[in-house]
Amino acid sequence: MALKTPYVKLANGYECPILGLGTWKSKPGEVVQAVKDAIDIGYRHIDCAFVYGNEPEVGEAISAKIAEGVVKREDLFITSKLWNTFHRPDLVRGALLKTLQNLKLDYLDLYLIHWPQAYKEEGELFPADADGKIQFSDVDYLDTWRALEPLAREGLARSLGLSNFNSKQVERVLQAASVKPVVNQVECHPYLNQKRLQEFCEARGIKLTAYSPLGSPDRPWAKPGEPQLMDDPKLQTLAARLGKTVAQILIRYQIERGIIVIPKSVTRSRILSNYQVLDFALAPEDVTLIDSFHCNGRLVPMTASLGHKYHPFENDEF
Ligand SMILES: NC(=O)C1=CN([C@@H]2O[C@H](COP(=O)(O)OP(=O)(O)OC[C@H]3O[C@@H](n4cnc5c(N)ncnc54)[C@H](OP(=O)(O)O)[C@@H]3O)[C@@H](O)[C@H]2O)C=CC1
Ligand SMILES: CC(=O)C(C)=O
Repeated sequence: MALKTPYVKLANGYECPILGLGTWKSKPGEVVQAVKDAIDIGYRHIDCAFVYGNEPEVGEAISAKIAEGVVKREDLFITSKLWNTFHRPDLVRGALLKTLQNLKLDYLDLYLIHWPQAYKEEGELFPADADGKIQFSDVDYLDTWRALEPLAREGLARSLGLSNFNSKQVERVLQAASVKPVVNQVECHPYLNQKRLQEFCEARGIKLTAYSPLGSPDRPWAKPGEPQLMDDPKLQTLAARLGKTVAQILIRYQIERGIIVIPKSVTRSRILSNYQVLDFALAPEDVTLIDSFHCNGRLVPMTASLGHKYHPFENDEF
């Protein structure tokens, strides 16, 4: 019998399982089985996004597990994200309805603005000019947020949140919002531990979700031979001392900090071992040790939209 995932209580009262399955780069042909395996193993939280191009297959797996009676819809916590080309207020509702149709759901548990910066609307998801440069849109993410609020009130998304927003951008949303964001999903792992952003967000009722918690070794822009987080000798020594895998240490590190964590895998044995982190704890001195590995090592810098006035990582400290 799988251990039940602990939940994080969100500021609006909803509960989010602290451990979920990521689905970026999970090919449509692999993700159906991965999500089915995850649900069988005990995962109740799946992280999706329109831009991942696999929502229909994630939805197929969810529907199959509900039809089999393994889970009920209300047992699951399903997140998805509004892509950058749909920030214009008149496009927001259609984008959410499309995601719901893809996932075969009538509500999301959490809908995030994927990035603060908007791209040129109604074309390619990465609209590039003849030189390959992404074409920006100047839609203000506050206008996008205001278009999301009625959709939450209607029940199409139980909670709303942000992703890749820096502290100033979070504050700007909070000042304008009538439905408050309850989550900010950001890159987070020992090389970029987001301590300051976590303190900032939690003081304002916003939980962090850690993306790329294992260092995203399959990120498309990783260079051959580039050192990988999971190969770090200090983490390997710690994992060996505790009799765990490095991935388990990295996942448990976030759980110890009260941060929601969404490792991705399409490999059943890894989906299983990544879930086997609920029956041990890291000592406070081990958490402090891992904290000390921070080196501002950002792996998902979104260089394609550098120069956008709302790029979150260019001008502000955190
Ligand atoms: N909001 C945002 O902008 C972003 C959100 N995300 C979300 O966060 C999720 C996780 O981040 P992601 O960047 O995918 O990377 P992760 O840090 O989760 O790493 C995923 C990689 O690690 C491998 N892996 C998984 N488990 C193990 C293990 N136990 N041992 C060894 N290797 C393992 C996977 O391989 P394999 O699958 O082959 O088993 C895959 O190559 C995403 O999938 C997505 O849902 C990610 C980036 C940006
Ligand atoms: C993976 C992802 O969510 C990005 C790059 O936006």
